Amino acid sequence: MKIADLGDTRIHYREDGDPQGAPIVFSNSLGTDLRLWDDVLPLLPSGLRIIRYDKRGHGLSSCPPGPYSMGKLVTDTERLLDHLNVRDCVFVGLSIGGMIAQGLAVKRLDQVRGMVLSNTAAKIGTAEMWNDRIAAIKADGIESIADGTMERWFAKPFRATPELELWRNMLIRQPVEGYTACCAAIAGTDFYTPTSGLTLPTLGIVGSEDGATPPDLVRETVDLIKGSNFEIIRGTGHLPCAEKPGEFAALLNKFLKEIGHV
Ligand SMILES: O=C(O)CC1=CCC(=O)O1
Repeated sequence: MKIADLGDTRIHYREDGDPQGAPIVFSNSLGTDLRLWDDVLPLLPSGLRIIRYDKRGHGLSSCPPGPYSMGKLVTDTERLLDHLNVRDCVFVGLSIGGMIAQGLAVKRLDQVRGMVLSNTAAKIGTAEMWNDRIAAIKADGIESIADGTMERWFAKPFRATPELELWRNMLIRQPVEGYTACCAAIAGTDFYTPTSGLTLPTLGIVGSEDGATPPDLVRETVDLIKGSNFEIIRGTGHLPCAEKPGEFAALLNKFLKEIGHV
């Protein structure tokens, strides 16, 4: 197990693949940890340097008191990549991870040469919606939002499989402080203007049944970036990399090839 000491927080990360290979970095969503990508990794081409991490307040990373800002989450990622001497990576971010991708690309184009924006947007929901969620969790615990969250995360057929319990467990075992602190970061983020100025190779991916960032919302953000492409994975919700990892990996691998990263 690996941990990077970034001063005011310590970040748990994992490296797989070829340490000398072209870097690819995965950043997961609210309420998940780096296992989100477990089923995609074996489907990636060999020769990549694969990095995953738990953002602050999630997984095995430390959980400083909230609220967090998106700037803080971006800076953590920037520092982690500097710590690991990563330049010119392809950054794959899902949901809040995709917001971190946008913020990092705006700030550190030397670190990011291409982005996969999965189930994300320049702005997700409204401040009121996030504040209501924070209040509900503080009053009744994270379990109180679990059933509604599973409906946003997964399409109906997947919700009938035994695997659903594992994802529900992952959600309810995240620290309440870390989860709500990240909700506050999302509530305060609108990347519409900075993302409009980005020009790097970008692939947008969304699940057709995504209940958190529906296809039109994701398309709107991806369309801000000149030359970007956009794909819909049918029959999946907010976490298509978990629900249909084969289809997710096929799109990702095509993108890596097109931009000459593999
Ligand atoms: O609403 C959810 O749980 C899905 C989600 C929104 C932002 C994020 O990272 O996950």
